Amino acid sequence: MRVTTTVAGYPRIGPNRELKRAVEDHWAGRGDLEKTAAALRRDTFREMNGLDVIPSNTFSRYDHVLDTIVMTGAVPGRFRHLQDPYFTMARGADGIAPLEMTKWFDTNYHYLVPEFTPGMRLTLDWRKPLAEYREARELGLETRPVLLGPLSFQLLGKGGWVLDGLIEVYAELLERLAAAGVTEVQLDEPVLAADRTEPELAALHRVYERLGDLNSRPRLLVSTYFGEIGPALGILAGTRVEAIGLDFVAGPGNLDALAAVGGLREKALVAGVVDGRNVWRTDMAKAMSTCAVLLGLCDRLVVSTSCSLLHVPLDLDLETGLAPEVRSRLAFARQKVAEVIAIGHALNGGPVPAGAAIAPAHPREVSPASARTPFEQRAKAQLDLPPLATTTIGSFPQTAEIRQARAALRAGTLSPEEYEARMRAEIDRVIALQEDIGLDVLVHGEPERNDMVQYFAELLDGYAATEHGWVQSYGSRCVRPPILYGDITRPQPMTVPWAAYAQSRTRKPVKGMLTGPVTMLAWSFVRDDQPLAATARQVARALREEIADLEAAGIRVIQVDEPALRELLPLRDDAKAEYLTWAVDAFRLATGGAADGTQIHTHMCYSEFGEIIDAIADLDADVTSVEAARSRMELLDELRAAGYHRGIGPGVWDIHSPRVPSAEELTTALRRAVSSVDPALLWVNPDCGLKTRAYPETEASLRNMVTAAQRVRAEIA
Ligand SMILES: CN1c2c(nc(N)[nH]c2=O)NC[C@@H]1CNc1ccc(C(=O)N[C@@H](CCC(=O)N[C@@H](CCC(=O)N[C@@H](CCC(=O)O)C(=O)O)C(=O)O)C(=O)O)cc1
Ligand SMILES: N[C@@H](CCS)C(=O)O
Ligand SMILES: [Zn+2]
Repeated sequence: MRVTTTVAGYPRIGPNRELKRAVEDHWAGRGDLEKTAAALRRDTFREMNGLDVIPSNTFSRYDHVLDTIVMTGAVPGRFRHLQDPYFTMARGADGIAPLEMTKWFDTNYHYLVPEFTPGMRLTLDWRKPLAEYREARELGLETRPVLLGPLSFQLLGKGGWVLDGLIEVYAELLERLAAAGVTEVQLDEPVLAADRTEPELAALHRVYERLGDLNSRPRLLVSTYFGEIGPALGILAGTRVEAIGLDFVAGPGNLDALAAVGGLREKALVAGVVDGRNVWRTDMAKAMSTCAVLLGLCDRLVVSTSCSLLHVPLDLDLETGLAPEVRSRLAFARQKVAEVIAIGHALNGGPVPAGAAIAPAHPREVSPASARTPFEQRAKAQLDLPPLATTTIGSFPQTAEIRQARAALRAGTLSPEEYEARMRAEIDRVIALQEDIGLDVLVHGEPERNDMVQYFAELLDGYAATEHGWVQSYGSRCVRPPILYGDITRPQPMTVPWAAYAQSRTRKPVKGMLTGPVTMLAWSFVRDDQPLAATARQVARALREEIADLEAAGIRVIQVDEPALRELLPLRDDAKAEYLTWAVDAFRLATGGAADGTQIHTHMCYSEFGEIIDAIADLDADVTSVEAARSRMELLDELRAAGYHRGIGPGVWDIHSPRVPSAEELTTALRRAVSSVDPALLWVNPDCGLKTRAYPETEASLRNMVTAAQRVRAEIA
């Protein structure tokens, strides 16, 4: 059998974030977005040349789930009067709320949540997949359009069951694509890597029976990733789809599952053996031996990536500053395409590719820590604050001046002294503003941080940072996940000078600001030669040292952010408890050394808290601030039911929108909160940091927030 090669998807943003700039220019009424987008797609097709089958329709102006909303006509009513609702669905407009945004499985990519209504009218708009297929064909390349599968699209949305309508839209699409010459289509069904109910599995069967039975259609590849396929394998194997994609990196058990169904006969197996989620070079010996086993379990083998390469940076060759011993262990998207091709050649009789430089494994164990004294006791030693104490989550707007100063520092045109002076001036401004507004617990505003994870990674040993390793986080926003490659240690304090400076400028308490161990891992590329739990403990130990230094510098309130606590929750139920145990342990190791008198805050956003509510209680923080502006205040009751009776700050203002909430609506929200939380334990804060906001709406909203807190304080006095 001749083995062939492909990848599941590719980055869209371009080597220098061309897409970000073009999209943001387009919003500002400048430039030619379509021209930039077409150039990026052309480059992408060319870069994948060498693979036997190249995917198309992997590009998106904002988000592939949003593209699917347009493609199926599932545009909610409030956008339907718009001529081109695409970016309004993503960002909202005056009086029109945007679609909700949430995490794409356990990644740091965010998608827009489809809103379905029962009986919703769905109509096919097939322009995008067709145009991208034709674009590639003009370059002489025959491609496989990639689509989000109907079941995943349905299950990722909210509001209603429209699957039967969706199936018919996809059926029409497949027929039209076939008529346009498309020979194969990839339908992504990542929801199959999570536990699925019997009715959902029955729906899977219905979808692929119907699509498989179409008279005139391309070959169908149903692709799963981010874990093990479970019982869906038997179902898909029984349909007429021609190929099944399995992830052998995040789902090693897929090998046994495949053997258990007797292998795939008369279907192709698209085997994800090159990690699409992490940046390590592939262990070629391991990949080759996996493929050798797979060759005995299928009639046609296609070597591929475990998932789309959307989640890794584009090109390692752009990096000039990485230490050779780190760099030699890495592969980004371009390099991963080459790895897939090399494995394919080797399986077809070519030379066996050189193995990855294996990481030296020397796990450095860190002992667990003892618990703090009980909350009721330690709270007496903590700051005396008014009921409904007001604060913010940490960052203030990252202005163009701040970003430009940092860019100038990097370029060497601004001295470190001048940079520090500018950041201090910014802290002065932010402290003075907070005093003027009348907030109770102040922050320094985080101006010196390029990102809440990267900033710490750059100061810890064992971490490497990239210069150009951008990965899309949502829409036009990108991050450069740092690379955690070795043992983590803290050579020197990371935040103390900034926090101490801020505290020196005010008599009000200044809250120190750290990023927690789970979030440090979730938003980084992490070594895979030891359990995540062991790596988390190393990060926690470094944070514990930082907390001790902050205390010594006179900081009495310290926030340890864990917005990604929910994100690393395993997709399958049977692995969740073990994860939550080590995640909570790591947080407690980080914070457990704090003195009784130090008030430990934590903050979480981007979370559906349901499954982690007990874990939030177990963190044993003195104050927990959560995103609640959109999910109303139900969370307060849920937390109390989980035994949480410490400080709580339900975010009262949704910072993801520039809209200024009025003092009246904030007052109403706080009245509701005091009806279920002891006012002494209730904190008043926005639902996340303000770094993506601008000053006018920040200041107006904070003033309204403080006014509302004062009103409700007076009412309960
Ligand atoms: C809270 N969120 C975060 C996640 N992951 C993280 N690692 N960090 C997070 O904060 N995941 C969940 C959410 C996702 N949300 C966001 C929100 C905002 C951004 C964002 O704004 N990203 C910025 C880049 C941030 C950064 O790295 N800044 C650097 C470099 C700035 C820059 O581009 N400089 C220019 C020159 C200056 C200029 O002209 O402006 C340049 O280098 O060319 C810094 O401040 O130094 C973005 O622009 O996308 C991401 C995720
Ligand atoms: N302290 C951070 C938390 C974001 S989740 C901030 O305020 O931006
Ligand atoms: Zn947040």
